[in-house]
Amino acid sequence: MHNNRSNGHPSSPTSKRDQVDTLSHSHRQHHHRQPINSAPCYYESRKRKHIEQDQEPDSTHSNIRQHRRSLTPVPSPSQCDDYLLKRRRHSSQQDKSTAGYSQQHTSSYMDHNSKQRYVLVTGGAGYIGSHTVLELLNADYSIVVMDNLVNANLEALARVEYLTGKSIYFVEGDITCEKDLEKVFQAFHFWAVIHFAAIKAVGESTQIPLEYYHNNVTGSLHLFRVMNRYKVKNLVFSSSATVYGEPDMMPVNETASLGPVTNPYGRTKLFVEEMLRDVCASDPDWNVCLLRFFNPVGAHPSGLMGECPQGIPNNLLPYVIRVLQGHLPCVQIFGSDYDTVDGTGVRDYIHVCDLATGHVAALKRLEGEESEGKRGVRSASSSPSPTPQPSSSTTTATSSIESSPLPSSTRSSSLRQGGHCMAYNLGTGVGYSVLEIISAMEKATQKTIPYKIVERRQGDVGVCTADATLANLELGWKPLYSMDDMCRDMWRWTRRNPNGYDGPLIDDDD
Ligand SMILES: O=c1ccn([C@@H]2O[C@H](COP(=O)(O)OP(=O)(O)O[C@H]3O[C@H](CO)[C@H](O)[C@H](O)[C@H]3O)[C@@H](O)[C@H]2O)c(=O)[nH]1
Repeated sequence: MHNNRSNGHPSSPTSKRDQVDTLSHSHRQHHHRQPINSAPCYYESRKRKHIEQDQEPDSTHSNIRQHRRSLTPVPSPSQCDDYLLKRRRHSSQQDKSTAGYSQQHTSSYMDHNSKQRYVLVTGGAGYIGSHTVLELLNADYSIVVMDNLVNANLEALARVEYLTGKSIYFVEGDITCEKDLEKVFQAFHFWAVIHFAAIKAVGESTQIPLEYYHNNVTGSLHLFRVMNRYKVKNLVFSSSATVYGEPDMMPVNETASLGPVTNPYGRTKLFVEEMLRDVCASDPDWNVCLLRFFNPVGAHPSGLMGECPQGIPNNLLPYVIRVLQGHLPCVQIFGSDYDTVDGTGVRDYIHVCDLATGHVAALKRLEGEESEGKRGVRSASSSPSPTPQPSSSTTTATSSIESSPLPSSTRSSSLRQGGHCMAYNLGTGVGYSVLEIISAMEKATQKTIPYKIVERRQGDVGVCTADATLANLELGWKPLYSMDDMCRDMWRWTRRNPNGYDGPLIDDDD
């Protein structure tokens, strides 16, 4: 049953062969590994620790730490081995505790080009945020990341810089503090914001709902107010399929009714969507893309970036990974009596790199809207703008943003709520059952995954899959990665980073 999870096995020791200590000094300050069976309210303890560390006599929030991050550009980086080699060389030249980036990245970022237009990515050091920052850099956008590092890691950004050979401006700050936001908006000239910063554990949100409303709703409100003040009115918002509640159609498209949502986390996403629809209705200068994610999984194919769930994972694939690592005894399948192919729950899993290119496509769309607006051609009916051609990039994933066929679907215009607020599903349209996922992971890992069927999890629906036609038509986006890719990449990331970004990087070939 559900409760058995707290009896998981302790972590097994990690192989030490070919290790490189990838922790910078600043990482050590912020990232204290939690035991695998830590208390459920992970967010609260993490946040408390964070505030204690940051407290200074005068103010808790005024000390935004500013980092100008830059790594030696690497010509065509994509291999873990190459990364390890460089880090080893780097470590041998420096004291181990500062191997990597820390010293050269703590200087002020105020040397940035003040004429340059930047995109602000809130929560850009997190799982989906960091993969998106990578694709944005590949598409030649100039990026500032703001993150409170409560559930994120600077090492992710260091690896993004390594993989792209480009630099990121990083600001440590919290969206719940308007002063933090003001400082960033004063320092940089933004033309758009991609807003990921949020806390996202469904179960936890039922235990500490006020924290969820404060972070996700109040934080978003502060952000939008500051954006409004600085006249930055292009926004891509990370929403979730959870806003559909129990969908009244399957696969679900963007015309489906919203809610009722069964948990506080989901409601925060719905409330922020509603807020944005109101903002857009009140001011036609706002351009907003709401991206409704289905089930994000996978990791960067390099094996250098991936997800680091804290404590015992709630989501299926991170849980399966912990079982494969020997940290948990077996996967518990929540119900086998749904009306699905084998009775287990079916979901639309999407590779995190596909989600990332979805954000790039949405940003390009906003850019198109913006230049149309400047040329004075935007009309109230606002037929979809041409999606610009993707910049030439060496990564496979960016190729999923195609030249848009310039549709003017009636469906899309009926979805425009307010002036320029568009919602898009990001999913593959293909559903996999829990048993199919387990078998795909077994194939990818060549290991047997023990499981047992337990009763249904409260609040689960049998099937949830996306109709992502609109994102394809209007954003020119389509997902590229298969389930086999998702499993392979997750496993590669896990083998090379058994303790996520907080542990050593292992030189483990496929
Ligand atoms: O240990 C587990 C975990 C999950 N499942 C099953 O696996 C499927 C996927 O469950 P996840 O918890 O991985 O994902 P959910 O579909 O429940 O929820 C996720 O997708 C939603 C949108 O569809 C929201 O975005 C939500 O925040 C996000 O966690 C479900 O059928 C679930 O019952 C198990 O059998 N055992």
